[in-house]
Amino acid sequence: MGPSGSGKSTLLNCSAGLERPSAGRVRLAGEDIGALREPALTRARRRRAGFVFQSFNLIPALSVWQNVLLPQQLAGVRPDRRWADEVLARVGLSGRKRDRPDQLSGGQQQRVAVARALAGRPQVLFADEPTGALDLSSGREVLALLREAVDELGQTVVMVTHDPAAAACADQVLFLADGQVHSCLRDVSAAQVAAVMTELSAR
Ligand SMILES: Nc1ncnc2c1ncn2[C@@H]1O[C@H](COP(=O)(O)OP(=O)(O)OP(=O)(O)O)[C@@H](O)[C@H]1O
Repeated sequence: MGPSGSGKSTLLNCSAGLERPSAGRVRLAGEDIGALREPALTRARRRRAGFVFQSFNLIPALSVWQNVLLPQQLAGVRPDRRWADEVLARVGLSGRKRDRPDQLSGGQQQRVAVARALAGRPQVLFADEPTGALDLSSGREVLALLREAVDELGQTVVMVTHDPAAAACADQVLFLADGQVHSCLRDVSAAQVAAVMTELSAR
């Protein structure tokens, strides 16, 4: 978390290998990806990271099932269909496999995006404002799915959010200000997160 422009997306994108840092090192699950150039960087990202963005980023011409399998196919690995089935069941969309994204609500589309990210068994799932485009109850569902992935599948999730209630779902909240880490708190409530944000925004 951090005020607008504090560097949240930049940190997430550098951590995930979507952007290369101009200085410093980035180690993703032990691999020094900051030093990699294309196409090795793309290979490392596909192997290690899963993504959920604010804008779902599903391919409109593909079915739900095809969207879920696509990252593994792009990575050149044989999709694990049984696991893909299981993650689609986890997000409650087993019955919508053949549908196209535009036949689903925003909340359902984001749940497909979560299933797609989990289907590749990434070492880290990166989520940038995953609830930003959703109504309150759909947002809560997506947060609950991410939390379940942590608790039940042992999935590591790194999330950027503007919402103190979303941040409070995390085990650890890192606060950024002006491109620097300001503080790191464990097991905080939404009210405690909001208090730090008020302090940072007043600086
Ligand atoms: N550590 C850093 N050093 C130098 N520049 C940085 C650093 N982090 C971010 N920036 C720059 O600051 C600007 C804002 O960063 P970014 O978009 O990541 O912020 P944000 O917190 O995600 O903002 P928002 O909440 O509005 O989406 C960008 O131009 C980015 O390049």
